[in-house]
Amino acid sequence: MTAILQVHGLVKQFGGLMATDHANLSVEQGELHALIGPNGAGKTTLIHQLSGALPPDAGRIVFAGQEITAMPMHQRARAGLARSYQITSIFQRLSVLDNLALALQSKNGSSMRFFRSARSDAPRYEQARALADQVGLSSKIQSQAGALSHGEQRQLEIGMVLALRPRLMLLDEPMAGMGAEESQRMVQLLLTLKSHTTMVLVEHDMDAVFQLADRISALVFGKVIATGTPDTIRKHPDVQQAYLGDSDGGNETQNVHQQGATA
Ligand SMILES: Nc1ncnc2c1ncn2[C@@H]1O[C@H](COP(=O)(O)OP(=O)(O)OP(=O)(O)O)[C@@H](O)[C@H]1O
Repeated sequence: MTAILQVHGLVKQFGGLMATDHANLSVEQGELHALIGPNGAGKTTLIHQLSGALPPDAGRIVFAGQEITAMPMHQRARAGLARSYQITSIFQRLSVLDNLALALQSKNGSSMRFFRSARSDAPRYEQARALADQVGLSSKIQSQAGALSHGEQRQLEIGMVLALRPRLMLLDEPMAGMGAEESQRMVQLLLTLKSHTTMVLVEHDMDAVFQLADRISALVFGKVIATGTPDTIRKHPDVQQAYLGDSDGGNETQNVHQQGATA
């Protein structure tokens, strides 16, 4: 296995607070790598630095062999490092199909003002249909995006990121705000994508994390305290301790321990 993303000694400080504390991370090509940790551990801050939304104070990020530490977000996306909702935003009044066709058009470097001509672009619409199918929205292609359920909108967002053909997709809490049924649909979707897209996933739903991840890194106070297979992580004493000490982490704490009990 080769690492597609390497993070070396990354630091992000907010005043006196070390939100990312000399974090090291290596994401292998083809894996789904989950980041877990109690509330405030620094997961979102780390994702922001990987996507380019936040500049690190120190450390390096290397993607596909290229130093990207100072590279702006749009260039990272062009290089194949894409984050779901920050790269593409859904056009609520347009149909699912038009949203996907526009995402494909932007991948090819065309400006949005050529949208009218995109409508007559049959091959692009064929690709858009294939994308809708891939993300489980083939029965909704003519629906207005704004009329989709929350879960379906998240599916559409993922379809729009896939239109960019990312080499690595950053997913920040894709199950947030979803009910059990929608979460399970998202899990199934991510399982189908695993075979061809490398993913870094931040998610509070531990059942989903342990179902999906090939490897997991656990963060506490901005430090990566452990990286390993789900089995290694669920049994790791420092990870268990971190969740036990998290008085706000109710369900997660319980879930990590349930995962431990079923190991
Ligand atoms: N812009 C900011 N300014 C000041 N402090 C911040 C800022 N963003 C995050 N923090 C702090 O940095 C720490 C890490 O926050 P972050 O949101 O990255 O954690 P998290 O692991 O994603 O948390 P959660 O699981 O609750 O979403 C927290 O203490 C948070 O309050």
